Amino acid sequence: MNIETAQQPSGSLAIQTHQLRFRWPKQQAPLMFPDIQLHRGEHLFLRGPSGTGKSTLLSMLAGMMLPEAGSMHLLGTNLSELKGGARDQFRADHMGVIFQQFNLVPYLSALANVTLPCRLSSRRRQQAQGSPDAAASALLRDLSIPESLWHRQVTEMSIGQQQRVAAARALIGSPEIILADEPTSALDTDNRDRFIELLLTLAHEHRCSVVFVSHDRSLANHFHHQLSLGGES
Ligand SMILES: Nc1ncnc2c1ncn2[C@@H]1O[C@H](COP(=O)(O)OP(=O)(O)OP(=O)(O)O)[C@@H](O)[C@H]1O
Repeated sequence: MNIETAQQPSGSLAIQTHQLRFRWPKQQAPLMFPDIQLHRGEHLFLRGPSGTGKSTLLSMLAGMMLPEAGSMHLLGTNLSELKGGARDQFRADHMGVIFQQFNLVPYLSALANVTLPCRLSSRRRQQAQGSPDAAASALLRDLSIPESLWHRQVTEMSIGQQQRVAAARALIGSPEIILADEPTSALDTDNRDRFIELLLTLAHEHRCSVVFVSHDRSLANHFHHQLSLGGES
C-alpha cells in the first residue's frame, strides 16, 4: 500500500521508502514494509498488531538501523548512504523522535532534556523561538508540565510527565520530521488530546511531517493518512 498524495511535486517529499525489508538476528522471515510517500506537512498514522514491525520501521526511518534491502529517502537524502555519524547529525538536525522508552537523560532536569537537541544541532538552536530556554519553557507550559518541575531531574517525574518532556524535546527547534512511537500511551485523555492538538498545530505551522504509531484507533481521524502493518485493514 502506498501513502501518496499525487498533486505535490516530488521535491516536497519528506519520507519516501521503497520495498524496505529488515531481519532481526535469529528471525527467520524478514519484516517487509509497505512503501511510504509522505509529503512535507503531512501526517501519517501507523498501526497494526503487536510484533508487526511498527517500532522497527520507525527506528529505520530515524536512521538508527539500516534495512537489509530497499531504500529510504528522508527530505531527499538517502539515509543508507550516510555513515553512522552523519546519520546521527541528520537526525539531530531534522528529526524529533519520541520513543516508547522516552530516552530522557536521567540526571538532567526537564528543561535541560528539552534543550538537548539545540546543543546537538546549530540548526535546531537557530530555529528555537527566542532562545532554547525560552522555547523549552513555552513547550513545557503548553504541555502542562508545572513550572515547579522544570528544574527537577526527570527521574523525579511521573511517567506521563516524562512522556510530555520527551514530546517537548522532539518539538523544539521545529524539525521537519517527527517520529512518535506510542507517544500518548501514558497520558490521560485530556493530556493526550492536548498533546496531539499541539503536535499537529506545530506540525502545520512549520510544515512538519509526522509519523505517529499507536494502537488506539480512535486517534486515527486526527491524521491525513493511515497505514496498517501486518495485513490489518
Ligand atoms: N531487539 C530485537 N531483537 C530481536 N528481535 C526483535 C527485536 N526487536 C523486535 N524484534 C522482533 O521484530 C518483530 C517486530 O517488532 P517491533 O517491536 O518492531 O513490532 P511492533 O509492531 O512495534 O510491536 P508493539 O506494537 O508490540 O510495540 C517482532 O517479531 C519482534 O520479536
